[in-house]
Amino acid sequence: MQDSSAGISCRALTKTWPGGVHAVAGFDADFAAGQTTALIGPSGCGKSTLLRLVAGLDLPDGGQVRINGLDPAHQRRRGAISIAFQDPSLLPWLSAAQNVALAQKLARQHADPGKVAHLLRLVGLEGFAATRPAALSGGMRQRAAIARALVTAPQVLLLDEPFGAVDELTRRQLAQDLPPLWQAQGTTALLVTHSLAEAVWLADRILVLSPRPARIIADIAVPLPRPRRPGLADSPAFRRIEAEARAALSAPASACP
Ligand SMILES: Nc1ncnc2c1ncn2[C@@H]1O[C@H](COP(=O)(O)OP(=O)(O)OP(=O)(O)O)[C@@H](O)[C@H]1O
Repeated sequence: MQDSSAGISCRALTKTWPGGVHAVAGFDADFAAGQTTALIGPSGCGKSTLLRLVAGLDLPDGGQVRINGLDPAHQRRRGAISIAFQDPSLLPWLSAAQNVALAQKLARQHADPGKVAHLLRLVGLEGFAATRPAALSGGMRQRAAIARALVTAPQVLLLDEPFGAVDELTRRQLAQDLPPLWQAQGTTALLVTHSLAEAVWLADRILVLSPRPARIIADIAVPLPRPRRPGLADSPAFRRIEAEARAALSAPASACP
């Protein structure tokens, strides 16, 4: 496990893709250590771009990201950041278990087959540890990628629509089982989702983003008890937060600063 959790700061972040697409312009936000934040916003508004900048996978044209005061690419290289994107990039010649175990090796952690097996069990891949990615379904590959992201107990966890290809029942199970794991280890998590209910369920805070370029149009606290219990999603408090996020999301783009 990493020694501590890490806060994230984004200052005046700007990213214009080739072709002149302004994905992010002057984005400012701080993410407290150990908190889980959901980013929601219209398709193409720049959410994935933001995650890639926070991960240090792409460089901003202006502004900066700091993770515990340090450069994100440096933090990623030392294994402090884990990422699970929509399109899981598993190594095709390794089994599911070997893909997960490789993350520990790359983060220079001791091999821990018990932890690998535990995570595969948690994501419902117990019987598929020896299976290679080509023989897994899309949803199974996504779950293997989530296990791989969690196995190093990262300081920062970036999830881009992590349950996108996962069936509804499994999705609920994962949403129940996984957050307590990363929250217990103090991980700072940023996740992109298109589901408002999922955002409220998973997060401590929801940032609603404007159409491109991504700007914050609502910053909503989610002060619901943890661990989330079945039935919570039917509670008035849950519904109120979901309605607040929906209203912000459907506000006319002209309301954006
Ligand atoms: N590598 C790239 N090269 C050029 N343009 C890009 C690149 N990545 C993203 N874009 C553009 O930047 C804009 C924002 O894309 P991004 O993927 O960040 O949005 P998003 O909010 O995550 O979308 P979605 O919710 O549909 O996944 C889009 O117009 C997209 O076409």
